[in-house]
Amino acid sequence: MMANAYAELPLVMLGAGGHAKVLLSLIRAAEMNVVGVCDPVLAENGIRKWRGLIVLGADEALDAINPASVGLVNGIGQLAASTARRRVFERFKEKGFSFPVLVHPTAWVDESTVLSEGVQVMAGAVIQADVTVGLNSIINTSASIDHDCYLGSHIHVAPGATVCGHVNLSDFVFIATGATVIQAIHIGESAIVGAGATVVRNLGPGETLLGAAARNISQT
Ligand SMILES: CC(=O)SCCNC(=O)CCNC(=O)[C@H](O)C(C)(C)COP(=O)(O)OP(=O)(O)OC[C@H]1O[C@@H](n2cnc3c(N)ncnc32)[C@H](O)[C@@H]1OP(=O)(O)O
Repeated sequence: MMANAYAELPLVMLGAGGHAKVLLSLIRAAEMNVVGVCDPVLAENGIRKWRGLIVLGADEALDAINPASVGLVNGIGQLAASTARRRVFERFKEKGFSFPVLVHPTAWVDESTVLSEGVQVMAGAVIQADVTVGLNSIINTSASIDHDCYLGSHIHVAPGATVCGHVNLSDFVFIATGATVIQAIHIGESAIVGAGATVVRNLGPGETLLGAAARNISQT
């Protein structure tokens, strides 16, 4: 696995929703050091602690922090076609902050895998040999990415989805929960694969695939 240049920095969580909660659990399981959370809703409501973390304020609280002194955790989740997570990543990269790779201790990530900045690999996920995962992508709970896949930036493979070998997912692709992508498929930029779908043909940019109807193709 790629060396995680920022892994030793104290972490600051961005956001306090469901994805952030699961990431906090990952961080604690990995015994990493997290020093606070930035969240506009907590700050507006005067809440000072969130799940044991100090609320540093809204995102503006980071203006007072040297970008080289902390690593950020993108706690914004990624649903189909939403851009909030990507915008947060790009905004803070422009300000000079870094986003360490996070891998839950129960995930299996082969040593030949390349995980780019900000990738988050959640509990029970499996990433096999010679896979590359682009910036700010999520491999969610119990998802499986098999050998020789190339996954672009800002993609999300949702819980329990299976991506077989030699698959290429372009940037911003969303593979919903429980979907299966068979081997050697190419999925175009921003395409969406719906929950439970089985992908057996290439999918073009921006296309959405739904349904998993099985049919008997044997000779009668
Ligand atoms: C930790 C976490 O929780 S991470 C989040 C994990 N969640 C997911 O992975 C689920 C992501 N969502 C999906 O997969 C959705 O099916 C989407 C995004 C692909 C489609 O959602 P929408 O565009 O909102 O579609 P919408 O709900 O309006 O449904 C449109 C039609 O498609 C059907 N449909 C929607 N999803 C599916 C599906 N996965 N399979 C089959 N049919 C579907 C609906 O029944 C509806 O049919 P109708 O018009 O005949 O009534």
